[in-house]
Amino acid sequence: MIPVSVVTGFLGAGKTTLLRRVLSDPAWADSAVIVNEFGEVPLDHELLAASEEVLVNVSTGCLCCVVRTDLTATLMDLARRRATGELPAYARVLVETSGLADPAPILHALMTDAAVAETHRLRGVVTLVDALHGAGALDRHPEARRQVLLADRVLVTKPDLGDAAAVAEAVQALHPGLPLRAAVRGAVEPDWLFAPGDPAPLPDPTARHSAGLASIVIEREEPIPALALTLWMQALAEHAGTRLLRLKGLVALAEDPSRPMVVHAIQHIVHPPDWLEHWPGGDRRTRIVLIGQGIPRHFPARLLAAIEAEVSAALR
Ligand SMILES: Nc1nc2c(ncn2[C@@H]2O[C@H](COP(=O)(O)OP(=O)(O)OP(=O)(O)O)[C@@H](O)[C@H]2O)c(=O)[nH]1
Repeated sequence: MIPVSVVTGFLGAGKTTLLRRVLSDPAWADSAVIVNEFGEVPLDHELLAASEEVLVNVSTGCLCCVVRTDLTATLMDLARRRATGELPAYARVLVETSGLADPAPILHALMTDAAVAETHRLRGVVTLVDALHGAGALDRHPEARRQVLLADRVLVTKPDLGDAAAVAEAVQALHPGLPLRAAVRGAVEPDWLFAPGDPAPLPDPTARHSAGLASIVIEREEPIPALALTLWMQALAEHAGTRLLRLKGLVALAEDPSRPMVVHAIQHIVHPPDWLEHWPGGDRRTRIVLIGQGIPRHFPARLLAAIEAEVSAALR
């Protein structure tokens, strides 16, 4: 039986950061990871793949909507290739859900699909709640509440940025007695995170997204000047406010297009950028995904074009 753990948490809660950390631990490097993202351009698997020689499989589209075929088919395909020796004998599967996923249909599929149930065992659900935005997400988004209700364990992330104790209290109010820890950038023992849990059977496998959410993708060949990128992210975050649920991307900067800059924003907070050593998968285009509520589809790209024009005029 192959153990499967589900890692969930609202948009930008720190799931990829946690998984990168877990996979960098030699005792956990033999994990197969299935990443799911809401958006047309998968970025998380690029970030994970760039950091580690791990097995990453992506199901695009929202896992909770297509889960019965997608997740179960992916799990079984991996298991078949593991059995034939085509893949290394990974010790477990970690499933990173989309930030907007209601975990119920995912767990339901894992527990009810006959082939999966014969070969896999659900270990538990780890839910990440962000100390900075978590309380707001729990207030506003039913998906975030479901993620806590269905959790076996909660990890409060970003305690360096927000009030971890207040978020822990909000979580406990929703789901009393839930084991909970706080950690910066996933610095927590994987043994605690992925200890066996006991997920209750789930009566309601139907998932619903909050209305009006859309993902907007920006893809570009031309590198972007650092100044234009900074001004654009600030303008977007300030203008869109809480309507900008998430922005993340790999960016080719005009100043150094040889390696990608990783950008993140969650609502109006723009995280400090990070760099990857090299472009994952050979694709050197800038790819940015935004998930917004009621942000006009063309607005982000037009704003970027306008700011770039201003910047290049100013530098001329
Ligand atoms: N300061 C601080 N930043 C963090 C911490 N954990 C994650 N981050 C940052 O938060 C941003 C989002 O982290 P991710 O790991 O991409 O979050 P995610 O949950 O995978 O995001 P989605 O896949 O979009 O839902 C990145 O800029 C991280 O570097 C933390 O504990 N402290």
